Amino acid sequence: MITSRRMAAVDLNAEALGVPRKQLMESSGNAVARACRDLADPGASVAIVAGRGNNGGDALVAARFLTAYDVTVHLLGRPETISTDIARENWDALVAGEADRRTVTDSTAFDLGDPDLVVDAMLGTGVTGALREPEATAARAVNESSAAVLAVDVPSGVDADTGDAAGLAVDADRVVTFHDDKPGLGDLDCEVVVADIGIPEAAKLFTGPGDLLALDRDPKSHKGDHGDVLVVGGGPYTGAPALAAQSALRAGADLARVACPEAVAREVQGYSENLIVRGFSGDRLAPDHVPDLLDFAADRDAVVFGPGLGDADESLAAVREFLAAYDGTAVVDADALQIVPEVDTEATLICTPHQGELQTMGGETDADWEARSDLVRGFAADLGHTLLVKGAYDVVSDGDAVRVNRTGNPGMTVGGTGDVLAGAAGALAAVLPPLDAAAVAAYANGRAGDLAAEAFGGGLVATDLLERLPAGLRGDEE
Ligand SMILES: NC(=O)C1=CN([C@@H]2O[C@H](COP(=O)(O)OP(=O)(O)OC[C@H]3O[C@@H](n4cnc5c(N)ncnc54)[C@H](O)[C@@H]3O)[C@@H](O)[C@H]2O)[C@@H](O)CC1
Ligand SMILES: [K+]
Repeated sequence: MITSRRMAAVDLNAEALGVPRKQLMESSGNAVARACRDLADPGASVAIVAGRGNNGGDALVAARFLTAYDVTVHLLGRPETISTDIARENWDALVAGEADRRTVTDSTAFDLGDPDLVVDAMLGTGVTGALREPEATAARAVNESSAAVLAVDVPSGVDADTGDAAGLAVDADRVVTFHDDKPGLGDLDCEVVVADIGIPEAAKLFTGPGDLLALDRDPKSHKGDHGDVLVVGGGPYTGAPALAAQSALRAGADLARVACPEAVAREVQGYSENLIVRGFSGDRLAPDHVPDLLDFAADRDAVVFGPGLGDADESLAAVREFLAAYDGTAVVDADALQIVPEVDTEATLICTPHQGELQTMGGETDADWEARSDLVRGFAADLGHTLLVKGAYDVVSDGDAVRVNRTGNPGMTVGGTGDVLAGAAGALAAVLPPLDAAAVAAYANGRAGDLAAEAFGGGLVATDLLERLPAGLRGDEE
């Protein structure tokens, strides 16, 4: 089952892997033609009703494959208004091949004829709102016709994610849907066939530019919509919490706060005037601080727990008490990780161990990333939290889905890059579901590292990543 949002991401990842959308459209059209052959014998008349998007484009391809049939293509709207290049190229190919075709510019003149089979390719996952003209008239004509109706991807007018229609929708006998079943198709009263269109498995498994689509920022959003992130850390180390908090800002958080021991608060603040630093008494985190920290954390969108915290017994006891009582979203990193398996918490956690820390947590690892992926998935399911296990291939799992990240380079073994990753994951966890937040953080952090390596080679340092994180989070070419 795949949502249309995730499908769009996978589609873009496929493109980055060298399988462009036009190629997928060719496979989709081929699958549509195969479904037509199942439903009608050679020589039968087939009316293809095509919209101006890629759903229509799929059927324009099918027209080319249906040489043994009497095919008429009805394009809804003027050819100049076809909304994608690849659909237009397939229309142009039909025109050049002198295929039997009509353009419907006046819905009152729409004539479906009396076909044996109708291919409904008006609208797919790009539908918004109720059917407009000439689609509405065409849908009525299709529903009134006695022909068998094959819908492309989804019956036109139906939302592929919910199965709902905002009014009129095509009543199909069969749907040929692409790549994977869609959540909204299950409740429809028609047969659903899933066609493999050659999307590489890697486009789903490996993070890629498509994963960044999850980040679409709403241009109308206000300060505060993009996250108020709290980093709890510092004590023995001061750079780590400052890096994590600055990274949260670079990853799009509106506010980044650091709660750290008073003894190091000035030093942490000294790293950046962009941080809001609050000191708690003493020189390391202790259970006494937890009630205040919980209060402070309650108004934040996400907490990053652990950078620079150290592993003093009283600090770890404080982590235990905090997590037991906290019910928000947190990224857990560094020494705080070892506490996660033993606490019962309502919190939504993203844990970011490297492989050594994973083993300290009780998880198993393997040199082979595929075997490691299975182990990480199983351990995430046991924990009931999302894991981002760092390595040459980062493995992300929420216990169900797995994403593997291949960006990054050996230069990133330098100190502090893990703090940058944790901070970015915190900012993203404020706006995305945990699996997406972890996957996008790993992808963008690795891209930032790759950009830093271009500039500094093996001499890159963690602050170089901070500067490049915004580029890592944009769809820019490396
Ligand atoms: N990986 C993928 O996502 C793939 C998608 N493919 C096809 O691409 C389709 C999605 O293509 P698009 O994103 O171009 O979207 P659609 O082709 O579903 O619809 C877009 C067009 O419909 C118009 N439109 C939207 N709502 C309307 C309404 N209520 N009344 C009338 N017109 C309306 C838009 O102005 C636009 O011209 C999928 O359903 C599938 O058929 C395939 O080609 C292969 C791969
Ligand atoms: K359709």
